[in-house]
Amino acid sequence: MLTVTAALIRKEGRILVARRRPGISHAGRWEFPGGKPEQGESPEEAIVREIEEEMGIMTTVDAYFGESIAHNGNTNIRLLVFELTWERGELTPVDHDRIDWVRPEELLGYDLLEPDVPIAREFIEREEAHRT
Ligand SMILES: Nc1nc2c([nH]c(=O)n2[C@@H]2O[C@H](COP(=O)(O)OP(=O)(O)OP(=O)(O)O)[C@@H](O)[C@H]2O)c(=O)[nH]1
Repeated sequence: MLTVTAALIRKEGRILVARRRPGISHAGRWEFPGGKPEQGESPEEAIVREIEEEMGIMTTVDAYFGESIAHNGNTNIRLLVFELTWERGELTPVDHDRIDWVRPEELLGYDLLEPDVPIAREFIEREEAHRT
């Protein structure tokens, strides 16, 4: 099983989703950005590093959101998801060719990677609960 970290980054009631660029695995699919922890690195350290490397922004971890275990192609993925706060820097995506800021109700209209779908559902539920 492959552990991968992913980030929920909010702005004005919207959430960041990113489309994997041509030339990498799962090109054209949408995801919450992130990546695999390196040897000796905690998931919290990994997500902050990945977001700096992949998105060019400095963030801090706000909270652990949850995990999702699912198949992605022929790999079993354990996706660990964190809520991050964008502290500084400008978005300069490296592995993605599109970034969208999405309202919760629009999220499931995106072609998300399988492990991200239950996370998106949970996010939508929590946002609804928060509003009512
Ligand atoms: N970053 C990211 N990867 C995801 C998500 N969901 C999901 O199934 N994955 C899969 O998890 C793996 C993570 O690979 P990656 O290429 O993003 O991570 P990385 O930067 O550590 O990889 P690399 O250093 O080997 O290039 C890919 O197979 C990707 O398709 C997600 O929400 N975010």
